[in-house]
Order: sequence, then structure tokens, then C-alpha cells
Amino acid sequence: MRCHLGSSAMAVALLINKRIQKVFRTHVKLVRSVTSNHSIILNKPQLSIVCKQCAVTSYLRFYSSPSPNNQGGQDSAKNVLAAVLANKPKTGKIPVGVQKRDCFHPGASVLSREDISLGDTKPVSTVDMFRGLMEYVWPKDNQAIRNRVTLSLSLLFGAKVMNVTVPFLFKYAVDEVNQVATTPAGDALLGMATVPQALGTTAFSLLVGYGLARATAAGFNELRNAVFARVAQHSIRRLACNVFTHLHNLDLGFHLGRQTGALSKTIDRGSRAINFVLSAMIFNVVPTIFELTLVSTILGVKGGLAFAGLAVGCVGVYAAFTLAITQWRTQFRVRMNRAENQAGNTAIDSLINYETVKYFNNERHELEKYDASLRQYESASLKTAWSLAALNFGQHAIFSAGLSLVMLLAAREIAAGSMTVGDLVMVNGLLFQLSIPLGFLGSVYREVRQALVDMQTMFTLMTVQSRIKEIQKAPPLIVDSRTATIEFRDVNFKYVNGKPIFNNLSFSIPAGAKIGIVGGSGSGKSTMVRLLYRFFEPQSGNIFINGQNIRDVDLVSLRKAIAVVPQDCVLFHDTIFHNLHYGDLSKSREQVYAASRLAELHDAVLTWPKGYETEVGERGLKLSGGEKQRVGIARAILKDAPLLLHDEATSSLDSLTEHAILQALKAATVGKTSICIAHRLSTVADADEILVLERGAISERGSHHQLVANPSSLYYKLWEKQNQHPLSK
Ligand SMILES: N[C@@H](CCC(=O)N[C@@H](CS)C(=O)NCC(=O)O)C(=O)O
Repeated sequence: MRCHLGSSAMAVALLINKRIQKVFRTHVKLVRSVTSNHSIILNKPQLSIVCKQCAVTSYLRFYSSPSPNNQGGQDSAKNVLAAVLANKPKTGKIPVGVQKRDCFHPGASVLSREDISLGDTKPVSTVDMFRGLMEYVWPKDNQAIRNRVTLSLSLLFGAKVMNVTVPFLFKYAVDEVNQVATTPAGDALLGMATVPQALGTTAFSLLVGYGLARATAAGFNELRNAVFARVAQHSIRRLACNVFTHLHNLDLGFHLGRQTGALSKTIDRGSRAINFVLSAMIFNVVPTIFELTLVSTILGVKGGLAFAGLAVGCVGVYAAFTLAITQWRTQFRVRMNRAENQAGNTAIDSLINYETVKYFNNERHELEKYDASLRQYESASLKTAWSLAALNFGQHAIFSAGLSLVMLLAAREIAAGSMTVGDLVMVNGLLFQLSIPLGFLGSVYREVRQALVDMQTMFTLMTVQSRIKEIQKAPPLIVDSRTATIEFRDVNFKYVNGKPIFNNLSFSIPAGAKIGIVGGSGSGKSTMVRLLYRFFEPQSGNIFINGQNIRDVDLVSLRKAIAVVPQDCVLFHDTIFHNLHYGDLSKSREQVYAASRLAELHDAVLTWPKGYETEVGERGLKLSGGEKQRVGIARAILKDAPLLLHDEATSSLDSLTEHAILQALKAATVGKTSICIAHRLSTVADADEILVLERGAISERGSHHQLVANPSSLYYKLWEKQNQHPLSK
């Protein structure tokens, strides 16, 4: 087997998990009491901390490559938990090792198991995983792949048979040559004859056959690798695509509670794990077991039970020794990898802080810190190397002892006349060949265990169910700009228990109207968009579009009917053109330009260095807040849906930008039913009607003029507050 087992820290997840579970059990009560505002859930291979107010999840990770937000794989479970305990989250501080997401709410009620169902998954056993894997390796709908599997297995079988043939040919060649050598006529021929003449045709043919059999075995092996590569890659691709599609099908609640990086790592590691498990099984484990069976059967037939028993016993002891030592020495590899990570982090941290180091003349201190990590690495790698040497020596010693014993048995048989010298050579050859794949048994065992953990994480992810359920064969939503009415009827919604967002919220909007929604922060303005788009489901009550309950219609048709301009328009790391075109990829270049013009973006883009081909940078970093909002509006214009939802950004824009955005919005809302969530009231001053949200219900509604005419209204107060001009005082 080719050695591609080199990596590293991940190999220890299982061991670490055991430790986490142990430490977790001991500390769970304590942890729960100090982190009264968060629930801590053991969710292999990490602890999830779920906020009881908004259900956002943070993670305590115990092994992972370092990222700007975490400490990498340096902390043991105990240390991290100790840090959590020491750093009482009541203070709002983030404990060491916790990857923070959007929230760290202090003080809230206890979350029940149901509340955290966004992280709920079904347990996946190893049998489930292998069953799942078989669907990809032996796909019912793909005969070509099944043919390849059959061919690979045949080649595997052929290669092993050839492999076993080699010692046989060698045996016959040795016996034949031995006979030639002990025949008197042979002496006379030597010196002047060609090799075939000197050896005789049989011995000559056997030796040539020996070479051919070896080459054929190697050829079959390589062909098997090439044929099977497609099966493995095809399975990986299909599975990765299925996981990707599954992730897109999950609800927003799931995605808000997950780290995107962690999800992509899950796919990445899971796919690599599949490749590894498949390769290990097909190229190492199964062939070795097959070869062992073949060899012991041959030995049994040739020499009797003693031979077969010795071969199987030797391999058994070898395997037991290898697994035990591998298990024991894993700790050194864990320490080595951890120290390596730590040394790398220390060096990077120190070099990033170059100026600070210089300002305080702390070069010596930095060097000592770095050297301390390197010392740990050195010590751990020495232990790894020593233990590897012990493992290799032990394996060789066991195998050599077995080999000697079998040959002693063979020698006794030769003396008794029931075996030939060739038989002794054959026995030696058969066993020796077996030692080659067994030489990687420890590494295969270690890596397969890790791969199974990675696969389990990925398969577990596949069991997460979206909480947005579609009824089967739901009819499409039928709506156009003339019929795009919206009605919320007795809607109750909360993200987590004890914190209602909407209480029996009811209102309706006529088709073609422009509605402004205002209210204090946390009043549920943005949640309204999420409910309408079915990112979340109300606990009770219904929402209707054109009289059709959005729960009962096809989700795709619902989402096609609504264009959303989000609060924070996130862009793809691509050109501005692609980002605008994303609103409707079927539209022409000219239509994209037209939308961009209506969104007041076109002229600005033309002044950029590469115009529409300008790259916007990761997540649109190169664009200002106002420009990103206009991209959002242009996309919505391009989508040209009968309903438009605009969630205005909170960031304060300068008045010129605000004016441009208002103009763009006007263009976007022509002929649509639009809801504009407004943080700045000036954005909705021209709306047909403004709804004021307060404590989960609509407290006021009317036009801007009607609402400002009432000095005791909340709207009036908000308007006053936002339109104070210190200079005019
Ligand atoms: N004979 C040993 C070692 C095999 C070996 O050399 N493995 C390679 C990886 S394919 C290695 O670098 N091992 C380093 C180690 O196990 O520390 C076993 O059965 O695991």
C-alpha cells in the first residue's frame, strides 16, 4: 500500500472524545451553574454553547487547525473547561477557546432540549455509515460504476492469485535447478551452453514465468488502482454534492447556529475520509485478509494443520501487538501535533506583533516562548520516533519468529522426505509477501479510526432535518403584481422559549402598496421578512399571499415571488457584474446594466478601474455600505418579483448616499407590493402606510402625516429623535 497516511492531529479525535466525555460528566453541573445564560451540549467533537436568548451557537473545540478566532488544537478538554469556569460568561467575556458568533447574551432562562433542536441529530453507527457508503460505491442507478467495482475486485483477485503463484513458481524452479545441478550430465554442459540449454527448458521456463508472474501481479495491482480511482472519486463527488445540497436545504436557524468554516471542513474531511476508508479497505485490509486466507489454505494443504495454524497464529499475534502499541503511541503523536501547532502559532503571533516586540525589547522573551514550544515538540517527536522503532522492531521480531518456526517445520519435513527444498523456499516466499501489507497495519488502523470519526460527523450532518417542512406536491404560489396582497393572521413567533417576538400579529397589505415598518430594535421588523420568506415558521397563525397560505404552497414558487434587499448585502468574491447578474442569471447583459442604472450604480461602476469586470473582494470588502445596498437593490430589480422586501441597513449613510438609495428604491418598488423595514424614518415617509411595531404587535398605523400629527405616538417620538439638528438649537 502506498503510504499516504502521514497526517496528524485529527488522528486522535476518538481518544480526545473519550476524555471530553469523562471531563464533561464530572464538570457538567458546575459548568451549567456558572454559565447560567448558556447551555453547554456535548456534540462530538466539540462542546456547543447555545445562547438561551437567540439560539446562536458557539463552540468549544478541542482539536482543529488554528483560526483567527480560536486557539487551535492546543487545549485539552480539561483546560478549556477550566477556562470556561474561570471566565464566568456573566461578565460578557468570551471564555478561552470559545468561538464567538453573533451573540453572548448575559442572563436568560434555561434552554430545554427542544429549544436546541437546531443542533439535534440522529446517532449514526458504523454499520449505518458502511451501508450509506455502499449506496455510493455500488449505486443502483449507475451500471458503469458497478462494472468498475466488479473489474477492480477481479483485478484484486487476479493480483493476489498471481502474488501467491510467484513463490510456487520459485519453488518449482528451485527444485528443477536443484535436480539439474545434481545430475552428472549437467556438469559437462556447463560453460559452453546457453542458459536454457544449461538449465533445461522446464527450469528456464519456470524462472521466466516467475518474473512474468511478479510483473503481472504488479500490473494487476496498478490497473486495479486506476480502475477503482474513478469509483472512489465518483462516490466522493456525489456524496459531497449531496451534503452541499442538504446544507442548502436546511433552514436559516441551522445556518445561524453553525460556523460556515466548520461546515466546509466537515465536507472536506468527510470526503477525504471516504477516500481513505475505501482505499484502505480495497487496497489493504480486504486483499490482506484474502491473501492470508489463501496462504494459510495452501500451507494447510501442502504441509498440514500445523503450518496453517502457525501462519494464522503469527499474523494474529502480530495484529494484536500492532493494535495495542499503536493505541499506546497515539498519545505521542497527539502531543507532537499539538506542540507543532503551538510552535507555529507562537512564531506567527510573535512575528505579527513585530512592532510590539521591538517597542518593549522582548525578543529574548519571544525566543524563550518559541523555544519552549519547540522543546515540547522535540520531546514528543522523539517519543514518536522511539515508539515507532519499537513497533517496527516488535513487528519484525514477531514475523521473523513465525517465519523461522514455519521454516523449521519445513526443514523437518524435508529431512523426513515429504517436502523438497523448493517447498521451504515457497513457504518462506508466501509468508514474506504477506509481511509487506502488514507492515502498515498500525498506520491503517489509526487512520481508519480517524476517518470513521470524520465520516460520522459528515453522515450525522446528513441526518439534520430542515424545520421548514413542505407539504408533498404543494401547488405553486400564483401571484402577480396586481394580486400581490399580504396578510399576517394571528401570527405568534419566538426564536426561543420565553422570549416572544410576535403576539397574535395581524395586518394586511393591499396589492401594489408601499408599506413602511418601523419600531425599536428587537421589535421583530426583520423577523417579518424572515417569516414571509419562510426562513422561519411561526409557532401559530398564518401568512397569506394573494389569499394562499404560504405554508401550503411550493417553497420555490414562494421565494420566486419575493425579491429581498437584505440589511447587509453580502457579495460573492467575484466581479461586480456577476454579483449584479446573480439577481437573475437568465437575464441578458443589457438587462443587468439597466437594473444597475435604475439602482443608481451604473455611472459609479463605469468609473472603477475595470468597470463591470472589477472584482469586489471577499464578501464585497472593496465596496462601501451604500454601494452594497445599491447592489442589493439592483439585484431585486433584476429579479423583478411582484413582492419586494427591503430591510434597510442600520449603518448611517451620508445624506447624498441616502438620497441615491431612496431614488433607487423608488425605481425598484414601481408596480410592486413592497415592505420597507425602516430604521431611518425618512426612508418610509412617502409610504402609503406605515406600521409601527411594538412589543410583538402593531401599535400604530397610518401615513407619515397622520402619524406625526399625533404627538403622543411612538412614531412622533422616533421622528423627533431622528430629526434633531443640534446646529439649529
Ligand atoms: N509498521 C508501522 C509503521 C508504518 C509506517 O511507516 N507508517 C508511516 C505512515 S504510512 C509513518 O510515517 N508512520 C509514522 C508513525 O506511525 O509515527 C505500522 O504498522 O504502523
